[in-house]
Amino acid sequence: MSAKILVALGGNAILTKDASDVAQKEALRKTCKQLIKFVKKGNKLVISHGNGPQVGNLLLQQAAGSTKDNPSMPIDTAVAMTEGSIGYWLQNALDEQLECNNLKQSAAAVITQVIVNPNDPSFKNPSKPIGTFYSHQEAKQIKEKNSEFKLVEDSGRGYRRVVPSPQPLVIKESKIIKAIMESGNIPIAVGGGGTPVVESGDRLIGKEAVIDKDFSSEKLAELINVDKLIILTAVDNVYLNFNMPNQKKLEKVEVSEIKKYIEQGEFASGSMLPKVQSAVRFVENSKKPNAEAVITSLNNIEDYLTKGAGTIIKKSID
Ligand SMILES: Nc1ncnc2c1ncn2[C@@H]1O[C@H](COP(=O)(O)OP(=O)(O)O)[C@@H](O)[C@H]1O
Ligand SMILES: NC(=O)OP(=O)(O)O
Repeated sequence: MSAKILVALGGNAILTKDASDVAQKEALRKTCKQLIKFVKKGNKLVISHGNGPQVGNLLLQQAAGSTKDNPSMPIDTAVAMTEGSIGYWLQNALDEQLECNNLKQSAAAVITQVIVNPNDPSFKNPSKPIGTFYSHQEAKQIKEKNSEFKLVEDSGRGYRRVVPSPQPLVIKESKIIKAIMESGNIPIAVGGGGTPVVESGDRLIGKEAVIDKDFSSEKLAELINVDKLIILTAVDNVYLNFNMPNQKKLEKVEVSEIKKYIEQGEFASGSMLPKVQSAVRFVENSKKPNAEAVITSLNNIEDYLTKGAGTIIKKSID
């Protein structure tokens, strides 16, 4: 049966090792060969994506080339710039797949503003890792040059800059995104979590932060009332005791059960935890009684569609 689906793309769908535009465009062409399977089954699709590596790299480029007459841009603008660049690559690659499959729809990237609370605690406690990984020595040198930067060790992979990451409250462009989806075309939205803004009278003012794209995707999925939120990442399933000899794959799981695993600290913060939290929020807040959140990999899409593979979270599993 066809459904309305929001698919959130993880980092490996866009950037593996090579950060050149050629490599990222190629990665997205491969990604779209998988995504088109949803469209061919008659589903209505909305796509979101991350930007952590790209926005970090862009801020470094900006800082390196900045002069008084050509100043570097603040983080909210850099987020919008990466929404633009990744959105362009993605709509280009999706349109190619739609064309190859004789499908009449088009893809369109929507620069999305996401309203956040100016008093969100994350503004005082930056936690979102962005950009490249540094050795301990490199991290020390960066800190000496930029005393305002906070760097933290990220899951044994090296040190990364962290920036504030407030919770998304309202997706400003949700109605237009919904209209594009309902028309049968494919909106690409809340890229990089969307551009963080705060309300100030009649205006929306940018805030320097990077919103977690899984949380923004969840908020959008709720607002536009999709049936399914599918979070694609590098693993086919969520695991208990992840990476341990006794790791256990989660397949179909009720929301009440996965909430217990969250409490037991099963999921790493900054990687799997926001995905599982977003899945729980979607299933609990959705107006659809059968709302389904799925966490799986790009390469597992075929098996999800044909056999229900992946980690599937619902209110009740029949
Ligand atoms: N309990 C868990 N089950 C599965 N994967 C986990 C778990 N805890 C941490 N991970 C890791 O989290 C990664 C997904 O987070 P991340 O790489 O930050 O996401 P993204 O795909 O959005 O860039 C997985 O590829 C896996 O390595
Ligand atoms: N904005 C965001 O969450 O990006 P990543 O998923 O790439 O970290």
